[in-house]
Amino acid sequence: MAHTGNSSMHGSSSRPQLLDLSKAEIQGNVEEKYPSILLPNQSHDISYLALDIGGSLIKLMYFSRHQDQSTNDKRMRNVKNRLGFPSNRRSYPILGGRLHFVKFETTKINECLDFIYSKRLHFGGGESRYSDSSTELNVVIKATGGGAHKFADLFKERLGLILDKEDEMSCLVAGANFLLKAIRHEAFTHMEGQKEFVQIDPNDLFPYLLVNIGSGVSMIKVDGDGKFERISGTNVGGGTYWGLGRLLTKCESFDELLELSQKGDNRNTDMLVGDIYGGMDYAKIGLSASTIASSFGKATSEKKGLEDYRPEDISLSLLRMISYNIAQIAYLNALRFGLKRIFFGGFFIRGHAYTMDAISFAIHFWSNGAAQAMFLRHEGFLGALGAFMSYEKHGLDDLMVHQLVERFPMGAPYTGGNIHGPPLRDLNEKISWMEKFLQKGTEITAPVPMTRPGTTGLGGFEVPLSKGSILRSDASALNVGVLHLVPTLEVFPLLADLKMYEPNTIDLSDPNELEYWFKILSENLPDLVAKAVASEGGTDDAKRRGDAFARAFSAHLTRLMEEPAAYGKLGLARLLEMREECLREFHFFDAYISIKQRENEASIAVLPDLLMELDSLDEETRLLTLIEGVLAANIFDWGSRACVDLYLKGTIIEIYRMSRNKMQRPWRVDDFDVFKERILGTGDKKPPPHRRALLFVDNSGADIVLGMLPLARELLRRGTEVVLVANSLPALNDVTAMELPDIVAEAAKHCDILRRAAESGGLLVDAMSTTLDSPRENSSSVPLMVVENGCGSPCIDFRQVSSELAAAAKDADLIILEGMGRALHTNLNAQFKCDALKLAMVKNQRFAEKLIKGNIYDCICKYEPAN
Ligand SMILES: Nc1ncnc2c1ncn2[C@@H]1O[C@H](COP(=O)(O)OP(=O)(O)OP(=O)(O)O)[C@@H](O)[C@H]1O
Ligand SMILES: CC(C)(CO)[C@@H](O)C(=O)NCCC(=O)O
Ligand SMILES: [Mn+2]
Repeated sequence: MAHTGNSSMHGSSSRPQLLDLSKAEIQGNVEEKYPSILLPNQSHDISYLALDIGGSLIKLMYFSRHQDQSTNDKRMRNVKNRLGFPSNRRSYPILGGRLHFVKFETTKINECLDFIYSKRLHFGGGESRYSDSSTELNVVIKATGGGAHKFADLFKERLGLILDKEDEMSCLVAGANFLLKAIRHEAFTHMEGQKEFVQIDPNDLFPYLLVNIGSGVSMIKVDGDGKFERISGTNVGGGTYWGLGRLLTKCESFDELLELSQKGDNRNTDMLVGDIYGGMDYAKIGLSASTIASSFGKATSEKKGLEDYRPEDISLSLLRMISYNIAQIAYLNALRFGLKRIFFGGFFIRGHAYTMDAISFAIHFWSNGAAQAMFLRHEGFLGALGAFMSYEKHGLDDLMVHQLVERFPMGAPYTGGNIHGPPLRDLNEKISWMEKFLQKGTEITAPVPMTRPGTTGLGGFEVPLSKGSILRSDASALNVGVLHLVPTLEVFPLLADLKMYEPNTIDLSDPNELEYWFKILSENLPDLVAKAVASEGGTDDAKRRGDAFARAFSAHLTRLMEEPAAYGKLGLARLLEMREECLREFHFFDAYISIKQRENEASIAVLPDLLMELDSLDEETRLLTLIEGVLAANIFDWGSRACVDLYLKGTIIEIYRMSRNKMQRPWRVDDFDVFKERILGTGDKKPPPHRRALLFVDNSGADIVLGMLPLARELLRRGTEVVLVANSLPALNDVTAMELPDIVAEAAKHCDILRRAAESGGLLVDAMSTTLDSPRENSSSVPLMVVENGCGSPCIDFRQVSSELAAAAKDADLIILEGMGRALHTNLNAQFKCDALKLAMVKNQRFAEKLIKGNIYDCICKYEPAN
């Protein structure tokens, strides 16, 4: 090795490092023999890449940094000062980044080397401006699998990478443990075509049996982190299916072989019990006539020539033979050590429904129903993940489930489970790819909702029920998204019971429900695209991006219609979020920006009149009018078809008035009187005000200005601190935390209460001469503050909120959730540790019928005191 000196420069070789060479300078005398080199930008000694090079496939995991979005604006600094949340947080070297998963065929290792090169992963993810000189660097990366030994020289020669070899088994175990603890919908069962996610309690994970079906099969008893033993294995594995299958069928690819099996009928090749017993069961020992007595046993018939055996049937027989065999050995080993749980990984499974059904059936069959097979969504990436985690300094193993967000980028519906092609470098390449993939045509078409697929079959000894065309093998491939690491996310501390919490109100595993929401989203698409394109000036470029967005989102919808659990458990919140993410992916950062501005201005204009009207009312009427106002103003929702139609018929103020005039109690859910009693008391008894209220706001315009702000004002006036909680990123016409200070400042021009509270909360620092970050101490008002919620979606999942919201929640004793997304689609049934008020107008007929047995435009005022 020519450059061993380098690795000692960075300390031990077990702590590999990547160098950021930008702005590198020679320090001291250049004429010196070994002048030292200053690397001013080398801040983190972390690596970005890990490999698992197996006998059949190369699994690559790489890390990419987020573009720094945290602008650390004044609002944020102010919030930090006010709420005093920890500034000396543990710093994660990989803070704000993404983990990507890619695979290549080992025989095509050049594709893998090219991929690493083109993504500049061989010297730290494109951060360095240096290129070929990097080959002299001897950057060390973690690698596991047999290929880490076999191909070490190649990596050194071609990319200057030194492979630091990690033990394959310990990587598999580390990867599996991490996934089972940190990813919410990782493990699932698969029986008779039905996939069901299993929530594993991280405190009750061990012991388990890990069966990794790669080319060969390893069986590992896992007792804890780093505590394991390889108890068995078998040479009859994934390589056997592919290799023998190729010999017998002349198939050109693994996928082709798998696809053939779907059209197969193994009764032509397998000898069944019925074949031996004249069509009868051998009931005495529990074997039915359809049980396979001998795999390929029928292929001995002298009446048939070899060419009479169909490749389809051969592939199916082989797939069953190997799946059953592995499952049987796995079960016997589980029995040997008394292990109850068996997880199957490795790319032999390939997210293929029939393979999983077969393994599940076999485990069930031999254990007499006592054991159950479970599968992992990141099936083949266990080893690569383990290798990545073996870097000492990432802090990855400290990450918790609430700090990880899995996102499915544009290509997911197409490339899910497939071998990787060339990397897409920029937006333009993405759009071209999208255009090519979906052929020509510029019109935006909504995806046609498809009928739900049947299953590939029973997976048991029966012949597949619905064979062939229904389930393409690529449709059954499990998708693995990009893992976004967001260490600043926290669990909302006021959730009553994290374990019981389920944000989604609607169950999308009900096919009718699913179809309905898919139709809604598809129908809304052309209008959304028009808005998005307009928001970017309506240029040709914007149109092209809009078109690509529509195609990409439609593709997600179609994919999920085919297989609802493809991206993990599907909830409405996820679906709505995906739409926003997809917009952002095509650089539409705020599709509703001009609508939001217009509505804010129109509403601010009528605010003074409204405040005057309110102030003329007695306490009780005022409170009722305020709640009515919130409900009425919640009609402005660009996510609702019915409302968008409404907007065409009148101005925003006309609609607001009409909506308010129509308010009639009792509302469909009406706890107003209980809420009123808590706020105003009864008779002479005046209850103390709430200490701090968190107001989760929804839409821009009338909703925030004429609905929520006046309510906030009332609470402030009563001595309750108010924190407005708004989205971190735009979604539909929702108001964002960035936009709120300006809106509050405008409103404060018309109202002393708001002005003093906003001053006290440090929201008006720009408008005042007081020094930044030191709100007026002599202000007599309780503060009004703004925090971001950590979301970019119309819904909120309280398991993953921003740290500033979590900090604000510490002193809060009232939360008010407003709007359909946050109070109905999600969280209608959520329980909190403090008083909670949920306010929304239902702007969807089906939702109204289903959830509240009411009608569109019915209102909900649900109040649940802390118990
Ligand atoms: N596109 C593909 N090309 C080849 N094999 C595939 C493909 N997709 C799935 N497979 C299956 O996955 C198996 C490889 O799985 P995996 O990547 O987990 O193992 P490996 O690491 O290559 O093997 P080992 O761990 O035994 O060295 C193959 O033997 C084959 O059965
Ligand atoms: C050799 C390995 C560990 C390489 O991943 C794997 O292919 C395997 O476990 N093969 C099975 C060998 C046996 O135990 O019979
Ligand atoms: Mn392997």
